[in-house]
Amino acid sequence: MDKLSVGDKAASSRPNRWVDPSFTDLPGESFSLSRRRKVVCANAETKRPRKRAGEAGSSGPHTSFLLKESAQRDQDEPWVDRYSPCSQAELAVHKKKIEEVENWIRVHSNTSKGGVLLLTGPSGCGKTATVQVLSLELDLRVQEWTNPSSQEPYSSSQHGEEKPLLSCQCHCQVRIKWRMNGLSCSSQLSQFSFLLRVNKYNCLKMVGDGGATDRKLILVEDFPNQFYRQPGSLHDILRRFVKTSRCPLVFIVSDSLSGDSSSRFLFPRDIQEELDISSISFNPVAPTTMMKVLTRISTLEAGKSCGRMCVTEQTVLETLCSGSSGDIRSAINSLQFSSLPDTSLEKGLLRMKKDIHVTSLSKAVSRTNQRKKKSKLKKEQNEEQAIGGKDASLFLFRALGKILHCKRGKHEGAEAADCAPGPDLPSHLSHLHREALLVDPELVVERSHMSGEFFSLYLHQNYLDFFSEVEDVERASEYLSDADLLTSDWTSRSTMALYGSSVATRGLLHSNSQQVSVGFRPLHKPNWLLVNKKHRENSLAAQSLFRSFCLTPVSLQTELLPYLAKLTNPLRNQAQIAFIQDVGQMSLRRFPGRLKLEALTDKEPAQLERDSEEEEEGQAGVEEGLPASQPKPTTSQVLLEEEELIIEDYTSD
Ligand SMILES: Nc1ncnc2c1ncn2[C@@H]1O[C@H](COP(=O)(O)OP(=O)(O)OP(=O)(O)O)[C@@H](O)[C@H]1O
Repeated sequence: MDKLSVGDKAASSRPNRWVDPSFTDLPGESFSLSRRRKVVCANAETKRPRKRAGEAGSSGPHTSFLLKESAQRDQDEPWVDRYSPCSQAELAVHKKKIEEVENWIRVHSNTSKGGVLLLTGPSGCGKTATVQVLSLELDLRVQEWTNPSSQEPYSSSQHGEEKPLLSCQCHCQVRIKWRMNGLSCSSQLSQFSFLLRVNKYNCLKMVGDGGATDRKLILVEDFPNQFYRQPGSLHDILRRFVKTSRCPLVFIVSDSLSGDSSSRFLFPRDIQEELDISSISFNPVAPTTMMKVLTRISTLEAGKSCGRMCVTEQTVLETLCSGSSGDIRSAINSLQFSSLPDTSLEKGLLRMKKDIHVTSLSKAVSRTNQRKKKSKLKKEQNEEQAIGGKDASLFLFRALGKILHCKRGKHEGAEAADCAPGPDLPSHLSHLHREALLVDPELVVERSHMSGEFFSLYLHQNYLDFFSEVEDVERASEYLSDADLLTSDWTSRSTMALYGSSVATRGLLHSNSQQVSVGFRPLHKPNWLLVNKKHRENSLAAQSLFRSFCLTPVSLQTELLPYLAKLTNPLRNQAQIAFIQDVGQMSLRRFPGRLKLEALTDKEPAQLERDSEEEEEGQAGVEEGLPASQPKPTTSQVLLEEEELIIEDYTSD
């Protein structure tokens, strides 16, 4: 069979598969007209009254079957797709952000020279939806890269045999042929260099395209794995792209709260500057906007269900909203699940609704009872969030702010455990009375994705700016010391770490007796990290420069080098002399003030912890190969162990 003619047939049946891309030398699945553009169009259709099924029903023989099938499809359709926004007004994104993106796209699609835009922000905050909607409104064709699955090409090249051509799936034949022509062996990376070919061709005009535009926008959300190993290969492609580009290129990189910040890794600041990459950062969807979207969807669905489903209660919507941490996709999905009949989730929700009801009825009951009910409600809500909610991680900056700003007051969710009620405290302890905490310190530490010890280190570095009374500072520093002491013994460290971080966070919160608003304060990374890094570098250098002494790095730096620094004899080489001058003597002149501190940015994840853990491991390796869990010898131990310090070994030229 003539494969080209097969391809033609395929084109007529599935035009988007292979005709729309400007370059036909790529597998259809890697580079496609954006899925979501199709969803937007489908959505537009669903918004029109769905008459067809009904009309067909009156004439066709399989009426009831078709009706059932379409009803089932309707029911199964994810609400995020059904209610995907079609216009700017429908987007749950801040107007200013939409404007920023729109301006950028306008500028870069109207010039012959394209440009590169990087969109960052938490997952599900509407970055992709914004690009889709704006492209639709600005009449741009979105061409989106999706990673080809590695399995298919791999299996075909592995077996080394041509798969039989399937006559019923014409478009597959074309793809198989491509693979046999050698593309099967090409890596995701080489396929990704489509970026460089995309400028060469215009889109083919198809019948039924409705005069679709030639202007296009390239969207990349999926990155070939290779780029995470070698970001340099992405940068090389981009360097070549910006030289020849004719259309705008948009990268979408979602922030990860668990520590790996892909955007900083894939697009470091120097590359952004070199290639003139614009960057726009999205925020999580605001709760009020989210509530509007959820209410609208719930009302529409209730209307469509002809009484089978009722509008979800406001309190339940609020819970879903707060549990989604600004992720609209997660919130809408949770709403859909919660509306499913006969699910355990619904039972959970019903139970919660009942509890909320009970709580609202019990408002007239005594104050103590009320407090109990409130804490019960909070517990229930937390349970609920555990079912439908999103992992509510916090960026380190925000987590630290929650402790340092020390918010207290009367609030439904305020934690009662921390503060004894004022009247119950005897008069001599009245100064220890505090309003209820608005945060749960242990939960904050947990959600920071950082160990308690490191979290305390950050608190230690930054707490001074948030205190106004010196007595408070004294008490806070005592608590920090106590926390340190709790984790000083390595045998019990893993158990005591939680207690240590509780003492540090609660101690700081309680010590800060003057609850004054300090406004914005920049936060800094702990000095300890720099010092630790320097210490590690010095240890490695000392070991390699003075290898012949066979001493541990600690003894080298604290005993031998200070001694050698006192000797006037010329040393063997310049590197040794320079190192001894640097490490072997303490200079008061060299460090007149505090070391320059590194600022902590608002979206910085707990990345540094990993760095320093690696450093610690490295350090442990340096120190006599002890594993990190083992206690390291102190200077005095080393002195005891190595009484015979043989300086005589040293000979000068
Ligand atoms: N009013 C709305 N505004 C934005 N998105 C909406 C709205 N209503 C429904 N949605 C749906 O919510 C989802 C938002 O996800 P989107 O892909 O835009 O997020 P994202 O920020 O790109 O995150 P990710 O990188 O995880 O995909 C889309 O599926 C969109 O159709």
